[in-house]
Amino acid sequence: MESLRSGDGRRDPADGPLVTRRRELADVSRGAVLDAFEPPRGLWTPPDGPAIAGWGAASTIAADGPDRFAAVREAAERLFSGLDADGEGAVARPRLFGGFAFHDDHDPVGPWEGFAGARFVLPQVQLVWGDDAVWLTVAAVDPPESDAVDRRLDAVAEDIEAAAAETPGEPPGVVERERTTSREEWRRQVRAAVERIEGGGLRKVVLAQALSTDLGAPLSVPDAMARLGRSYPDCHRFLVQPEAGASFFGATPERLVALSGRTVRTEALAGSTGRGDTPEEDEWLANELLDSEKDIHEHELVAEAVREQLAPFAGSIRTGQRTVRKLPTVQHLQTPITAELDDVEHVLSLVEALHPTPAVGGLPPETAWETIKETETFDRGWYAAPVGWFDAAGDGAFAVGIRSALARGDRATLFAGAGIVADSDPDREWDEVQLKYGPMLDALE
Ligand SMILES: C=C(O[C@@H]1C=C(C(=O)O)C=C[C@H]1O)C(=O)O
Repeated sequence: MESLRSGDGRRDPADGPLVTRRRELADVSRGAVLDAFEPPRGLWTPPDGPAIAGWGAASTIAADGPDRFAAVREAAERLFSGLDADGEGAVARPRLFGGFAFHDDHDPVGPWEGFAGARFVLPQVQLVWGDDAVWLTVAAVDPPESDAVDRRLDAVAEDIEAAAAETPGEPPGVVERERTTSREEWRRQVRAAVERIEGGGLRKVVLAQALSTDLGAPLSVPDAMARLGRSYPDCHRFLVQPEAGASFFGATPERLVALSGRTVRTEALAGSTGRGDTPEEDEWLANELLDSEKDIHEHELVAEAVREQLAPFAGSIRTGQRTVRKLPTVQHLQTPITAELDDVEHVLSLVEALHPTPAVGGLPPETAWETIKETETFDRGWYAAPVGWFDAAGDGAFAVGIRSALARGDRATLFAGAGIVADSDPDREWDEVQLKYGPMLDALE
């Protein structure tokens, strides 16, 4: 793709205006376009709301350390303060896409090279599939003249309309698997966590594992995303590809937070069981989950913590009914939580307040964090951390990066975890973790 600017997009956002131009396109298939342009690229397909794809970097914001949420917000405010956008089609407004690492002290090395503690990209090319139209938005920081962006818009529109849908290839297959945590080690880890909980001081901790795989061929990420689209249409499907050959992707059932104006949508998703082989067994398992004291406790710790984290921002918080969320390999307890903010807030302030919820971290947060760092033998990187987008107004949508994998060429590392409470049984938690690898194995095999 011809670029309006050289360099890697890391120019200081204060350096010049951000010029964006948009236009409506004839229907464009997601499968056809994802491969049309080179990385960096990203894809966000939520179960509700528009699907969004982005390519290239008009601007990149990266930050590390505990102040990364505020650093991203401030850099974005500088970038958007110079926004010169044409007006029509709100769905086509420019957005920054990206996410965060799980831990504040994340080091983007080894498998996580390219994935900073926080990394967001304002794409050179953004496509949004709205309710009745597909919108193309082209962006450049400090272009030589604003006509250049209009010309670019025409050229990109032509390329996109010419992109032909290719027949999706076969999955690469998994030829070799290696667990970071053996069953024996897992038992020890869970027993130690349970002892810590019984000793007081820790109420819940989510322990995770990774599964390293060798694939039969290099992974075609567009094909993998298409497979996830067919099998997990009710999940947030996401792809973050900061550079060629490095893809963090997933199909997560868990919304972290969506903010539109002052309306906040979030949820508690925790407490799990498998799917039955027959409709009767499936219903039995669902009812057992709904009545399980252990799972209700594990779940309510999350709901309570989410409400507490939101309380400083919102006087009115509504908790919906606890129900069972059925996914192809697991079922979870789920409670929707909505709120109206007292004041206008940036979605990143809510992301910072909520991450990590005890659905992926634990309680109290600091002790859980320490337990995770002392226990786990792999690097969580961006697993179980916020991934999503936000706009110039501070609205946005973030999911929790679970049911996810990091792929590089013909290798992929899959991540999955389980909440540990006082009456957790190590073998049941082990089985639960294996079921949670299901979505990513479905994308690979
Ligand atoms: C940690 C994961 O899932 C989380 C933990 C759950 C649980 O412990 O019951 C359920 C859903 C998620 O909030 C994962 O999928 O890796």
